[in-house]
Amino acid sequence: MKTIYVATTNKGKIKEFEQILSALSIKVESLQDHVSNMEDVEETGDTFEENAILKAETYAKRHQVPVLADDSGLEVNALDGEPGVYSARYAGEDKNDQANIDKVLNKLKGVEIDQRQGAFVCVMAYAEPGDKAVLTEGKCHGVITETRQGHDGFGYDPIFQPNGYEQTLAELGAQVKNEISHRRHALNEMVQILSEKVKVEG
Ligand SMILES: O=P(O)(O)OP(=O)(O)OP(=O)(O)OC[C@H]1O[C@@H](n2cnc3c(O)ncnc32)[C@H](O)[C@@H]1O
Ligand SMILES: [Mg+2]
Repeated sequence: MKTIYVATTNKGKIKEFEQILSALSIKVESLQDHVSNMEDVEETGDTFEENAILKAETYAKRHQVPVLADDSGLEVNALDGEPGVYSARYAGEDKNDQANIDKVLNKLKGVEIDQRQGAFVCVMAYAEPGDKAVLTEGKCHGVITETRQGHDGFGYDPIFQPNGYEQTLAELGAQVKNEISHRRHALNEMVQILSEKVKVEG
């Protein structure tokens, strides 16, 4: 099978892509390691889908390789779906995980635990140079805790407790997270599509 390049500027995501895909017996490389000048793609879309397509199609065309990219984020019901597509830049353009968490916790101050539901969403896009992207989606439902707990993972992991667990993703660690995460679900579906594609194309 040809090499697929994972295109993301987020170190936490790269690690998860590699761990999940190696468990599914797919070899990938990081696009950042393959090219010397991986410049960020501007995320001008209003939806996860638009931004995932933008990233996958732009990187594939620019670097002439098959690309996997995702656009993901946290949707909090009590905040009408915020931070949503703006998850990385919720508290400002410098993409600061700690400031983003503080903003969510402040907005949810006083909100009871049974009103703190939310979900991580991941829209995965695969594109070959010049072609339209193929999309899959994964979700992980849970609640937003009142304080940070745990140190693993990245982004909002310290304040997200998945349904069925008593700890946050940052406490549960990579092994558990990568079994149940939004990214895992989206990749499972994508791997199925890609293996069908290989059969059809020979
Ligand atoms: O666009 P790329 O280069 O992939 O890197 P990014 O960090 O900007 O990625 P996104 O635009 O998809 O923004 C996603 C943000 O949503 C949050 N997020 C997404 N998946 C997450 C996860 O598994 N755990 C915690 N936070 C997550 C986190 O704040 C990310 O920065
Ligand atoms: Mg981004």
